[in-house]
Amino acid sequence: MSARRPPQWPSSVMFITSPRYHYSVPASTRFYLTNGVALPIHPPPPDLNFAVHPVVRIRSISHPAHPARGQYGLFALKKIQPRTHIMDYIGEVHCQDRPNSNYDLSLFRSQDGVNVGIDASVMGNESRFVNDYRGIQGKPNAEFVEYRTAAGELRMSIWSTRDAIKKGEEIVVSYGKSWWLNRNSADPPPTLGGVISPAYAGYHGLG
Ligand SMILES: C[S@@+](CC[C@H](N)C(=O)[O-])C[C@H]1O[C@@H](n2cnc3c(N)ncnc32)[C@H](O)[C@@H]1O
Repeated sequence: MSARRPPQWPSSVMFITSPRYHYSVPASTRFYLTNGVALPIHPPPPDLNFAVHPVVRIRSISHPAHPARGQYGLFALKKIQPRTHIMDYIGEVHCQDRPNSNYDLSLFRSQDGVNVGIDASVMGNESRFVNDYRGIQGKPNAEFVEYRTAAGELRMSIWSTRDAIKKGEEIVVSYGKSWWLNRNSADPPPTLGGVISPAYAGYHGLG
């Protein structure tokens, strides 16, 4: 079998389907995160032969009124039922400050102050392309949900909300106001109130 990457996957980013643990994660934290399950250490072996996700696609965004135009987003290839587990947010699990990453999500904060993040800037899956709803839709149609896999590994997943996601619709979550307020990036923050540009309202990226 030949190696398969999702369509539009950037060549500079490693495509992975399970988390990689950075050396900055202390052994005790890692034990908590994995429930004692033995997992690969960083740097990981190359991953080959992945299946392309059956329900989501990465699309480039060209609509002039989209706040992330010129970038990519995650879109529903087919209708997604309400309250459905779409995929896990996969990346490098770490305990560092990474204020310059646009792909770093908080996974866990321990009582003794250890912050664990999932950073998909250099490795990840399609979920790294999920945009924040602000300026795109009136509310998120998906949300982050923490859970443990059957093997006991703590993960962050993306679920549809109580409404179905239409075929062709962009899948958008809320990063949270603090994500936008704490960023060092030069990117302009979207309207934190979630106002959609009238020029973009009603547009669905695959149309
Ligand atoms: C996790 S990435 C999402 C995928 C990104 N659009 C891409 O093509 O790689 C987060 C970045 O996407 C952009 N972004 C996400 N949601 C946005 C929004 N509602 N308005 C403007 N930019 C957004 C910002 O540049 C942000 O730093």
